[in-house]
Amino acid sequence: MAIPNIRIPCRQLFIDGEWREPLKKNRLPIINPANEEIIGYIPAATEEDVDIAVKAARSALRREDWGSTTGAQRAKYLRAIAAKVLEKKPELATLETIDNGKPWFEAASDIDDVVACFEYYADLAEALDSKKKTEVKLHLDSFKTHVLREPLGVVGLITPWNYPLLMTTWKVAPALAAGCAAILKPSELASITSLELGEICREVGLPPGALSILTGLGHEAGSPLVSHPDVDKIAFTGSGPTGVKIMTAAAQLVKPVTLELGGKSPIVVFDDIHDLDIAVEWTLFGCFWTNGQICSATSRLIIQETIAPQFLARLLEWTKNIKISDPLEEDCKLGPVISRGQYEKVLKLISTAKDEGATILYGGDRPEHLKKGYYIQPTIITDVDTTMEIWKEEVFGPVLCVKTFKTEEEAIELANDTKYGLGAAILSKDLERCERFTKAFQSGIVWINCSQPCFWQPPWGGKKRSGFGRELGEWSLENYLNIKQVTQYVTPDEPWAFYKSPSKL
Ligand SMILES: NC(=O)C1=CN([C@@H]2O[C@H](COP(=O)(O)OP(=O)(O)OC[C@H]3O[C@@H](n4cnc5c(N)ncnc54)[C@H](O)[C@@H]3O)[C@@H](O)[C@H]2O)C=CC1
Ligand code: BAL
Ligand code: NA
Repeated sequence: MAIPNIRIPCRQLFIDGEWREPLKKNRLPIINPANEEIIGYIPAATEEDVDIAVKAARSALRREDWGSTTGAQRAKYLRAIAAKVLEKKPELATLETIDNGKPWFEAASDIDDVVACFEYYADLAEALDSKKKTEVKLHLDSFKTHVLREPLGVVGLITPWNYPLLMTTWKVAPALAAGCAAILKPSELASITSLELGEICREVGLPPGALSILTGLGHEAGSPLVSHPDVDKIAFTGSGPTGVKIMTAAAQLVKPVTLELGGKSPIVVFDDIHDLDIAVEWTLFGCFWTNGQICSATSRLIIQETIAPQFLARLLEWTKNIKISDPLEEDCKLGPVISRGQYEKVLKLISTAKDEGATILYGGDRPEHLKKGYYIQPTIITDVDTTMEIWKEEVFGPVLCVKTFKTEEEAIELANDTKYGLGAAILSKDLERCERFTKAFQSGIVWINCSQPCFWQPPWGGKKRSGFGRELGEWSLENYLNIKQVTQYVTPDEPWAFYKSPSKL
């Protein structure tokens, strides 16, 4: 597919089905991380805009055209959105690349996942119609009970920049499928494609207020959404510290949250792997894909001592072969990280590792041939010990740290030696061993003989400080539903006879 040249659309906030200027008229620059240039501006919402969007969402829930829809009717909107996204795939992939820095072909594959995800939740919305009322058997005949699965209400969706439109979709598609009215606050570092989703919703005639999109800063636009008394739930993906702030603010209103936070996931490699090159490639992909900015990146390689020398030698050869370039170049495999702040943060973590006594086996700096842009070489760090920051803290950049092990017990101890618990991978021919590790890993996701493949049907989420709640699959739909018990007294002409009846009137 040809990579199109493109103009950055100039958008406003998407509220109540139309484009509206933010009340304070503020805008934020859009920066292309490949050349550090300002390529446009996004509107910056504040508390006042949040309030208008919440009122529009409430009104959508009260109106017939959204609040009384069946799942099958909502499925039509979701399929229409999917079709439009597919039609605009080349433009959307290009916008994603120049906003986020990920290689164009990765962005294009994200857009395919966006389409699939909207279609998948269209199917689940349809299926919800037959499941929205279910009987519950009781032990008494004088009562009967059923359970309703209703839209939860107005939901706030706060998303990160690493998979901008895809992370938006992971939340928007199930929220709309469930019949909620959603307010999306994308990351200020990569908002373009989420705003384009607003245009798509307008084109397909999604009822006003069903989805509003408020771009802006976390503390100006995200925080008021979390604290708004008329928002029923917050679904968040992003950093741990922001997750803590969101949970703390939501707790004041006893507002439910789902949190998908960071990780420091292990990839455990045994000496009985099927093939050295295949294992090396999964190790690279597990950490360097998406320019290393993946919450589930398997960024701690735990390698059996017996094969460590040849594995690392081969890992180095493969790493040197990774093409680092402008992400719009056709066979680019590693682009820049998202921002100046992220670039500095990653380089600082590398230099601290060096100061703490680790060895930078490869990379660790800006590639020589790229003078501008937030580029960092794929970096492999050895001689790491478990007290080092590089072992403990999420980097969110193309940095892999390595430790060796002798026994299974040692490997599992190292794998679980983290405050996080998102993903974990094991590469070994011995499937019984893989089974033992699957049980022992303290994580929400396990990969066997691979790392990172992510599909929309299974659940996604973590434990420990990687957060809680599950996205994707049918689990995500549950996040946006209220389970209502309805109990009926089926013999209303018979007295309950709990109190002593006074004499008859
Ligand atoms: N788990 C993941 O998928 C991600 C993890 N990260 C990690 O987080 C670090 C910082 O990246 P940031 O972009 O600053 O992440 P962040 O967690 O601050 O931002 C994520 C989203 O939360 C919003 N936000 C920020 N403060 C908020 C608040 N007080 N109330 C409500 N919403 C708020 C942001 O505007 C953005 O939409 C990265 O270096 C990386 O380590 C970043 C992005 C994704
Ligand atoms: N495919 C991984 C999604 C994430 O990093 O959040
Ligand atoms: Na950007």
